[in-house]
Amino acid sequence: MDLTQFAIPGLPQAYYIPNFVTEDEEKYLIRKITESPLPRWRHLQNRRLQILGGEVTSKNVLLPQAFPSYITEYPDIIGRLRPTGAFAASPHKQPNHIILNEYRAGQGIMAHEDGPSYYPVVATLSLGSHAVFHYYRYTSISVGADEGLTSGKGGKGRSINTTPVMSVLLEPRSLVITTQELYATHLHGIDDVHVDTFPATGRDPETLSSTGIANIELISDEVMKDVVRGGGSLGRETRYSLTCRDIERVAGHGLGLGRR
Ligand SMILES: O=C(O)CCC(=O)C(=O)O
Ligand SMILES: [Fe+2]
Repeated sequence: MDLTQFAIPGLPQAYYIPNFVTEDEEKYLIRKITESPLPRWRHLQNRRLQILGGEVTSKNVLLPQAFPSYITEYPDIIGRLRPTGAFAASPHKQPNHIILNEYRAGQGIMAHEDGPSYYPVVATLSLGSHAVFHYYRYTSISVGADEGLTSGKGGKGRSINTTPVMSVLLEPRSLVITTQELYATHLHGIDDVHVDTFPATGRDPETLSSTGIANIELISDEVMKDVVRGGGSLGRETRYSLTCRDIERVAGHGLGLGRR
């Protein structure tokens, strides 16, 4: 697969692939996810999630567990990721850890950085709803904590410029692949809104990539594309995201932590 056709303009090493799964596969995946036993869910303040592939210890070691069959058999997300080459240079050549997030309309995720245990490639499959993913930078000069968002761990209270430097519209069924540079230099987040609105005016095509939706030309749904281009709103529904990563250190692989 030639990933360059899916490159997101203006973002370093970031790719957006619409319709990575079909509508039938999406329905099947959502059914399997919503049918999973309740104890699998972990409840956070503003969303719930499941960890697939095993827990990661505080020392960043994966305690591996088998993926559910909807990841490895049908629709075989792992197998389908292979030809993208996203994980070709990663330690295990494929993801071994997936965080499955559920966001109801009105729920999001605060701007944050991901932990250091991951090889710096993340492939995210979105199901059930779109979301607008924002990328933020820290302010270069530290201003007072009251003048901007401050991040929790990792950022150590550095303030964040609350205006996103870049945004990406994630359609349902799309895959977004982000790699090293973006991951290391930016924070990312999703607003906790019921509706995403896009302004009707002031969209200069020249500056769109720096102020608007960077993947506009890669969006496959014409209605969504028109709304992003011409202004309007998109209502959120329940969204599931599968964030696929490769954890370098795996228990039982010569780390003296015993085999499973
Ligand atoms: O739901 C998403 O697309 C993003 C989730 C995320 O950033 C994370 O789990 O670290
Ligand atoms: Fe994240």
